[in-house]
Amino acid sequence: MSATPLYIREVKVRHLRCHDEVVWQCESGMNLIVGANGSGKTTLLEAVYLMAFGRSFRQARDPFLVKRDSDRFFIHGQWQRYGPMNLSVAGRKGKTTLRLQGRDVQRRKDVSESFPVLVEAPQGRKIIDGASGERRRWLDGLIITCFQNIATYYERYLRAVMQRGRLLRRRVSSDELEVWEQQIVHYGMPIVQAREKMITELNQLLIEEVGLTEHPLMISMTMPEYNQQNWLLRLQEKRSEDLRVGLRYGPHCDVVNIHFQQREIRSAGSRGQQKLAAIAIKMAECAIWSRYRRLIPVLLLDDCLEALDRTRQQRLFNRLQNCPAQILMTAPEGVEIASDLNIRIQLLDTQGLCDSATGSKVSMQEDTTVVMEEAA
Ligand SMILES: Nc1ncnc2c1ncn2[C@@H]1O[C@H](COP(=O)(O)OP(=O)(O)OP(=O)(O)O)[C@@H](O)[C@H]1O
Repeated sequence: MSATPLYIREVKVRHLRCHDEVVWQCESGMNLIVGANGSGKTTLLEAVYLMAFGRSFRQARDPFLVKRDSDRFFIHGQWQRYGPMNLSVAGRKGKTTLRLQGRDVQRRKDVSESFPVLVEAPQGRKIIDGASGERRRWLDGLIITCFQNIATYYERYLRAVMQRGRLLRRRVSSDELEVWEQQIVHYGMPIVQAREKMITELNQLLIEEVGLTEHPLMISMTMPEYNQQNWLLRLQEKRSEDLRVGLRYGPHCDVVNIHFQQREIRSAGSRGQQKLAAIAIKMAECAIWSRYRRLIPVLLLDDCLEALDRTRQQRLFNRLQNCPAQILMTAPEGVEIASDLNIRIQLLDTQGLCDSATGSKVSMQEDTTVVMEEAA
């Protein structure tokens, strides 16, 4: 069974950051917004992300989303997911409310899993330049999305780790501790196995991205060789050490690295290499979503040409052209885009968006405001 591409037909934004009212109509393939610094390009990608996650990718609780001197913002999107779907977001004072098909969303996870959106943005590139815990969280997010039961195992594993810590402090009997130590191993083992499987698959996909990155990227996990018996033994033998310093052994401590030419890309990669690596990882992630969830996510690439020379810009566009996902991206004014590329380019200025090919503008209809406010 082939995967279905998710895409957005239209985004309407009102009172979000610098925007008064903007309507953005998108194609199912590549879409590029070009504009001056500070014109609000990233904000439009942020609007798409807000619909899927209810929060920004720049900062989890952003107090500046509402336009200065306004009291709330609205976003309304027409999506295509098997059939047409409407998603809207209203926000005020750091709080957001999501609505799907006009109904309040109770569990945000349901929306982010049904409307997958992957973002690569200079403000939020934690996979490459963040701490190890960021990469671990990213990897675990992916295994939770793809493999059944992992979320439950994760929850139970962490509960067992905490409970053992509490009991160690209360100096309870060895038997009591052993119950929780067995649980740690029981729930920890499938997490380790799922991570190993996911890393193998991601690395195979990253080899296919070598045309983009020049040298293959490699994701690796620095961890002990887990084995049920040794793990349990280790937990039993190191109780007093764990009581002093906490449990520093297990999937919650393992380190995820991304290597490029045998070195860690976060310290050894150039800015351009890091940019391409981050996009290649999004491509691999996209393929994993198609494989396991049969849905092709929408890709948001902010400042997509950042730090890339002309050859690499061309290489990136050639790669994106062959990607089955809808791609929404931004670039600053002055970029030159080859005319043979099948890409919808829209220029953003204080008057809103204007199609670069036809020069036509799209403005918000009177009734839209009402619909958006009602949706919110
Ligand atoms: N709450 C707010 N009210 C009004 N304006 C805001 C608010 N928050 C941010 N801004 C302004 O909105 C704009 C947001 O810009 P955004 O980051 O979307 O621009 P951009 O076109 O992506 O810029 P760049 O090319 O520099 O990355 C900036 O000019 C910023 O100063």
